[in-house]
Amino acid sequence: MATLAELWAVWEKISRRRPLVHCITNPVTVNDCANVLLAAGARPFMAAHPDEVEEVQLHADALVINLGAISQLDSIGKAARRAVACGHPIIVDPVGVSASSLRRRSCIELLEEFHVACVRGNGAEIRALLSDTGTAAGVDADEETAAAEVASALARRHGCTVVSSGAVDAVTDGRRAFGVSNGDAMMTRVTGMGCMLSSLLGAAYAVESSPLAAAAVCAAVELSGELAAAGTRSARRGPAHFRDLFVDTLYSLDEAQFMGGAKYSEG
Ligand SMILES: Nc1ncnc2c1ncn2[C@@H]1O[C@H](COP(=O)(O)OP(=O)(O)O)[C@@H](O)[C@H]1O
Ligand SMILES: Cc1ncsc1CCOP(=O)(O)O
Ligand SMILES: [Mg+2]
Repeated sequence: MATLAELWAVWEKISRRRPLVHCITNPVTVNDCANVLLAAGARPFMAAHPDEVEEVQLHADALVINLGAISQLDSIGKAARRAVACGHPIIVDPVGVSASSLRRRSCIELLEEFHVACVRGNGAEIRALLSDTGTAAGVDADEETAAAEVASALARRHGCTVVSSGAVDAVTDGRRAFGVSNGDAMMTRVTGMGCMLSSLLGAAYAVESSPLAAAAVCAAVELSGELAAAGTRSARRGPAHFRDLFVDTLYSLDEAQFMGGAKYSEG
């Protein structure tokens, strides 16, 4: 199990190496994902035209595929093929698969065709990828429906790491499982927190060879959400203020805050 100091060293590698993260993502949170990658010290490139994605991937260090870009399946396949050929880690965010059979089928086909590094979804989305029918409405889980064992089953099925996010993020490679309980309920009042986490995973996997450490540190830096929520409440402000403060807090996160605030345990 990586120590907190080892996880922080992974985080610092991102700003030192500045990985280029190619994101094929949804139009709802694309700007948030680009900004959170910049805040972490990475370089985002949001590109999805089928005639450019292979060239873009060639120069990138990771690929983040967000199923909110469901209308870009041709581009997703081309980029994934090039990422595999280049040895770039692929992160998949199965947004909305619990409420759209098109997304669920497409995501399962993607995971069966390509070996991805990590799947990051909320509990309902992770569960839906294992079941035959979607359950929760919309793109946000209405409760913690997937336990660590469901995430582990998905990880074993596809030979990848899975982050099943929520009040406690389950991080597992199908053999070992960790719980990261950082974050704040206010994060559910802002669209994009999951998409941003998936984008950060792209940056972490680009610089870190340990899949579990790369996933765990991204779940743990969500402690920025706790700090931003506290600041939002004390300023008597709302979710729009929280979202901006989250990015600022992540940008200025330091080792002392991380070592004192990260909540990460095995099992
Ligand atoms: N109820 C909660 N309490 C604390 N933190 C939460 C809660 N729900 C989500 N989070 C935080 O928000 C992050 C995004 O997770 P989630 O909301 O599950 O993704 P999505 O936006 O894809 O549904 C989690 O990693 C966690 O840090
Ligand atoms: C609302 C919505 N609809 C399609 S994609 C999207 C963004 C979801 O973002 P997140 O899963 O990070 O809350
Ligand atoms: Mg999501």
